[in-house]
Amino acid sequence: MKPLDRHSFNWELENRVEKVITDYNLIDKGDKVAVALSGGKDSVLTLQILHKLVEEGGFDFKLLAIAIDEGIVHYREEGLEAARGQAKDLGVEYHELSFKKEIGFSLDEAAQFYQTACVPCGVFRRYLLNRTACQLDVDKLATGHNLDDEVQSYLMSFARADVRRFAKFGPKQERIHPGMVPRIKPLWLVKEKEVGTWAIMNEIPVHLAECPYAHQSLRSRLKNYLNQLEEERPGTKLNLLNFFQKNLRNLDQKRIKLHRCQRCGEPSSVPVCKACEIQEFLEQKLR
Ligand SMILES: Nc1ncnc2c1ncn2[C@@H]1O[C@H](COP(=O)(O)OP(=O)(O)OP(=O)(O)O)[C@@H](O)[C@H]1O
Repeated sequence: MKPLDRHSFNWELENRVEKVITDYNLIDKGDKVAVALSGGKDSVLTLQILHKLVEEGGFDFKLLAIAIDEGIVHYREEGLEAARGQAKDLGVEYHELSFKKEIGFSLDEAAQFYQTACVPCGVFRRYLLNRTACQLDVDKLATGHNLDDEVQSYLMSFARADVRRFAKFGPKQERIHPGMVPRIKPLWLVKEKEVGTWAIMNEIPVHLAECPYAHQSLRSRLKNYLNQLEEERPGTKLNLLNFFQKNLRNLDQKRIKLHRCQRCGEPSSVPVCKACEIQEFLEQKLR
């Protein structure tokens, strides 16, 4: 087998990401784009490629980064160090917030009340990322979600019969509410394994450890299953993505009706948003 040439590998990867950005019109001229930066390999690759497009690719947008400290001991601090280092090296404006300060509890404190810690974690993280992006006048929030993440997410929606989520499929979300910053996924066509290869080949200082709560999730089980399938039948993940793309992309994102949460004023489809509901529950439990 021919050895992988680092430059050709990087070139192909960067071009594939750039093609998704242009084909799906992820970024408009003059946009303010915030990368949700965990310090993991996917969000670091996203930041690096977007930074390169601005510096060398003739793209005209402003880039910044937002990192969230969920409060997971022996795990998150290393990710945050990587995130701070990346933002500093690239000269990208960096904002860091914590669950403890903004919500009142760390994830480690909240986790004991949940079968899977991913529930409060995902809710509070999305809440803080969106709220901060809005406060900073951000036009697009870029995440490091890759092809594997996307396929897992949609299989999870099937498993939970969560039809509403299907409308969020794809590399770009529409602005469905003035208080909701649209999300973009530049790594939509990049496999997780390729991101790992990129990080190792280029000796990028990223946080590679797995979250200590990950094993509790349905996502983690689906991930193992899909990796096994991909090993036996290469191309399965891309086939699934293509199938979803053909069948889910026409669902109207605007049909999801959002109002303002009665408690915090953030966008919500129910009178009191999930973040406030969980926060209230935790206040009672931990008081
Ligand atoms: N603590 C965080 N702060 C900011 N953004 C985050 C954080 N955790 C996750 N994200 C965003 O959500 C995306 C998907 O989350 P996921 O849990 O898969 O991340 P990860 O595996 O910890 O790190 P990465 O995806 O960057 O390798 C990340 O790529 C990143 O854009």
